[in-house]
Amino acid sequence: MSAFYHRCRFLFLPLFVTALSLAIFQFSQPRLNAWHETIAQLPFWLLSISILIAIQFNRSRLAYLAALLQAYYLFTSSAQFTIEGLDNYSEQLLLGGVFTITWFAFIKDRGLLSPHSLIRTLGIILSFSAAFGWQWANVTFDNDLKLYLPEFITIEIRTLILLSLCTLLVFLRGLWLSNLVSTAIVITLLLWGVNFLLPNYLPSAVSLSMLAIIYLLTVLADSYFLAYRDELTGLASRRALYNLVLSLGRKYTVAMLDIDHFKKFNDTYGHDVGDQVLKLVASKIAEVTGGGKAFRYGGEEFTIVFSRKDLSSVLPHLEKVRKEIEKYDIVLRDEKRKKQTKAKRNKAQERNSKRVVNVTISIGVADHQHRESFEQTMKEADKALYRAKKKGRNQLSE
Ligand SMILES: Nc1nc2c(ncn2[C@@H]2O[C@H](COP(=O)(O)OP(=O)(O)OP(=O)(O)O)[C@@H](O)[C@H]2O)c(=O)[nH]1
Repeated sequence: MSAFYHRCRFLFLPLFVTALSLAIFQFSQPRLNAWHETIAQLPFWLLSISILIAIQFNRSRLAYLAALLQAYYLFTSSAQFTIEGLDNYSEQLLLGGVFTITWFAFIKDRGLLSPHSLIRTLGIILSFSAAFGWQWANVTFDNDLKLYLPEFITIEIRTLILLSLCTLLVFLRGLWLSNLVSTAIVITLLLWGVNFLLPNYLPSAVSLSMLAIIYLLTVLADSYFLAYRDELTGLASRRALYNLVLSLGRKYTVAMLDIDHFKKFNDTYGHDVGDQVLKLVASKIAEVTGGGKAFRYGGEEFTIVFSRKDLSSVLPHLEKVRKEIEKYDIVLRDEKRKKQTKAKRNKAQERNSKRVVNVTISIGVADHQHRESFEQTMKEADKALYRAKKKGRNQLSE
């Protein structure tokens, strides 16, 4: 999967869907007014469920954020606080939330029952204290600051600059990581901002319910990827293969692919280099044409399933994969590179410019026969793979 495609899938698509949902909500708002009472109750239920699910799946940052949003909604939906209390502190709340979210964008998920919880709790308290401190200093030293800053940089502009900086940091971090949890954090920041800066655009019951749903979807989708994706190569895993089998019809073709002499390769270059090569070979296999779906079956073995295709129609596509890998000059990265000084790195680069390796693969392919189970078809493909190896490797056998 290219980096751009990955970003589109895990960052831009969720952002687009959120923006679309907001637009649809605006459009249908008049009709939703009749549901006002029910909508007002939604955040309590949805946020509570998302806290429990996030804890269960060890997504501690989402659990903390959901708990903070729950606390915020509890206070703001209570008339006593809204009218006299919290309204006066809305800027500090906005800023405190933004500081917390920005900090969360840069830390990792940790177990909730660990010493890290204490640090997280202290961090949240610090974020809100910093927000109160900023607001106090911004107002108190306004006259002094005016002597040094241009006139148009007012108290509000200074706060806005700070908010924009935090937003930029969180967005860049989201872009860098491009995973669902960091995207959920980017969306939290955006909706938190909208909630305070454009209060009439979206009732907080709706924005908080949306966030709770986003957290739930994030945890579920993340767990799905954990279960069905191979961590090293990013390809679909063997479990995903057996999931696909459930939806296969009668006509399909299975190919088994195996890297040639990989043991020797590992022995010569080391296991880490072997991992790099596995990753790169997998990326080539994933590009298979003709409607094939690639899986890492295990170790250095891969499977491609062509649904609704017979043997003769898939052969050119498999041959193309074999040839692509045969002519692929794999440039090895130096794992220690990050720790090296610039001078050492240049020397290493010189040496590494020669670190180009090549591997080949053998492929066995079989199509599904009447009354045959998937396992039997795979066995036939495996036998064909064995024949390809016997014929001298770097071959495609039926
Ligand atoms: N680096 C790395 N090596 C792996 C991984 N999984 C399996 N291997 C190695 O792949 C090698 C497979 O070796 P064999 O099954 O003997 O076959 P081969 O050396 O590829 O030889 P042929 O298949 O006969 O061409 C073993 O050395 C495994 O340790 C992995 O995730 N990373």
